[in-house]
Amino acid sequence: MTESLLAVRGLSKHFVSGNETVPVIEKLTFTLDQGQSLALVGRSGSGKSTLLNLLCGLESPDAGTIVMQGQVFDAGSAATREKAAAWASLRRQQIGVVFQEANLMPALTLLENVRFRAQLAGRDPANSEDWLTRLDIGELAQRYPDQVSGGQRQRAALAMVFAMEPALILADEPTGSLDRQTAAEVAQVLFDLQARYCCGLILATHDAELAAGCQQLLDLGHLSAL
Ligand SMILES: Nc1ncnc2c1ncn2[C@@H]1O[C@H](COP(=O)(O)OP(=O)(O)OP(=O)(O)O)[C@@H](O)[C@H]1O
Repeated sequence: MTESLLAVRGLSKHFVSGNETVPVIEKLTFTLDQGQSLALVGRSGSGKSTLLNLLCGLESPDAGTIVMQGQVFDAGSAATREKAAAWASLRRQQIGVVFQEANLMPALTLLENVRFRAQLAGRDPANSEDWLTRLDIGELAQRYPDQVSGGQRQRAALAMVFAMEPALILADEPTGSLDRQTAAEVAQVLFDLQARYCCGLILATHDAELAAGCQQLLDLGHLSAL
């Protein structure tokens, strides 16, 4: 039986811009089962990045709840030291984040970047080199991020995420900075590994082909909820 990994209930978030209140996410409800993938789509400004930021605790909701592995994150969580610390710990250990531009530390080699992320999540860093090999960049382990291509950096970012053995991966336009062929290759690796290691995946994208690789679709442009 599949278990629910993530449950989002009645989630709302607005921003204030000058005198204007801009509602971005309104009463959003959905669940994601373990091992499932969900594409977040919708026009520019529909709230895809905002939702990812809420899910990893970088933004606080105005209302509603996010529940993952028994931890509840809601409007009051950021203000409560204990709850904020619990969510930060969950994020560090269980939520891997991939952005459009690989967020590697420039002063560390690719291998050191992967090791660092694994250690931060409390995992054994001994497998870090294997992860680079699985991502097809094993021979670049000793290079620094500025000594490899954008596609290779993105593969290293994926190696970092998988080395932390996350329960959930949040990806914001993970192939958006890559040429078409490299984007397709990186997307294939992401989907293959996500399926093999049974992590949840929430992927924000404007790319219909990439979205089609996910099992579910959530269109924030239509404010629909699954
Ligand atoms: N910190 C902030 N302060 C004020 N407004 C914000 C803030 N962050 C986002 N917004 C606004 O919230 C709305 C949603 O932004 P968001 O970045 O989530 O959209 P998106 O769907 O990811 O867009 P894109 O596809 O262009 O990346 C936009 O109108 C944006 O201007």
